[in-house]
Amino acid sequence: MTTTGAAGARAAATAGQSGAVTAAQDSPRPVDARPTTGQPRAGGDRTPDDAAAAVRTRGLTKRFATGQVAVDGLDLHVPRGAVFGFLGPNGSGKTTTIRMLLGLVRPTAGTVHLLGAPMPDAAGRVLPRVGALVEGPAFHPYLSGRANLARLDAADATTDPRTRVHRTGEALERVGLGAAADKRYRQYSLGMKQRLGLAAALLRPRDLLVLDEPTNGLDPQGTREVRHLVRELADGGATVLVSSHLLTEIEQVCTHVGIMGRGRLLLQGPRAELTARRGVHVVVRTTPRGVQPGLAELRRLGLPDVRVDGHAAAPADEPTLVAGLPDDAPPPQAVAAALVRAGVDLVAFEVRRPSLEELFVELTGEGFDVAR
Ligand SMILES: Nc1ncnc2c1ncn2[C@@H]1O[C@H](COP(=O)(O)OP(=O)(O)OP(=O)(O)O)[C@@H](O)[C@H]1O
Repeated sequence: MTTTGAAGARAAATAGQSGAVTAAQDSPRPVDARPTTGQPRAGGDRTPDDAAAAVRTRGLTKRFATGQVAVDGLDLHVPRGAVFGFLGPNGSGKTTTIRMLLGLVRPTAGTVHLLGAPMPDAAGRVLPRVGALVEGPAFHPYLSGRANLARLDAADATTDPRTRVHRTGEALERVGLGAAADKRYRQYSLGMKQRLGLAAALLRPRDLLVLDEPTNGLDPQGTREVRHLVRELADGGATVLVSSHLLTEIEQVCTHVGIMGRGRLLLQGPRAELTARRGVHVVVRTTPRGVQPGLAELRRLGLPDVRVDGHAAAPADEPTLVAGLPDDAPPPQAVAAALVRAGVDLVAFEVRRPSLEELFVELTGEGFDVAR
């Protein structure tokens, strides 16, 4: 269900065409992994911005034969060194975008630059530096995890056969598959398959890792391990683009975020900025007698949207007051001090920044789990 280092992905795709690679029986979504050699030229108008970014697309669009526009005019910008969370609900266009980035799907319109080079023209030069985990049949079901990796490693002409055993062993250990390395792929659980896909992406050092839903099928412990791995890869200097439909799973490791909704990129940028810019508010838990003076004081301080929170999970005798805290408001410590000075009982005081999920809901008016 996974392909591999982009070089491996292409190799696997080629092998797949000749029938040497059998699709895993339980592949959740069979994919067309054919390299798109006939793609339109994309490299004519490179700008310094394209060269500096790890991933840069302009107007990237995919309209399928069904007429559905899965990806609509994407201007994606992944700075080098970033851990870029590519987030969006099921069906929002993440996988299609990723497959276009890697040259596995032909865009209907738009351009792609990977590591400063135009795709697909520079695929031969660039893809060996790109490790990828994308859904697709790439592993042989009757071979062990270890044998599958060795096979992919051998398909990469740039690797040294003398260090193959060491390389594959190390990659398996790194993803926690050491103990299951000699089991047949068809006996692997979904999580094990996912880990093997990651191991394949890590067979050699990469400048860019593109991981499509790497936590799919993993239990909470496996998810934590993937987060840890992503952090480790980034610390080692790689840029990581990681997609997920579960915001909270990877939100914590991302330096940058792009949020997709219905084929469009709703927003992107440094994670801290995106959530800091809007929706910061103070939450004041008080006593029933603190409600009126509390509301009055918050209003006196000029904070917007002052109200009693009717939905707070606090006990009835500890009502919760909420107010906006925009950039030009007094700092939180001044707000807390003013409340105390005004004689308001402070049971708890908190500054809350919206999560990415709240931001998404605010942007789209939809829940994050909506599929279309
Ligand atoms: N080969 C195809 N032909 C027609 N429509 C497709 C094809 N592949 C994907 N789509 C449609 O394009 C849209 C985007 O799909 P895509 O797989 O890119 O979304 P996603 O964000 O990766 O979703 P998920 O989180 O479920 O993987 C969906 O509506 C999907 O049904």
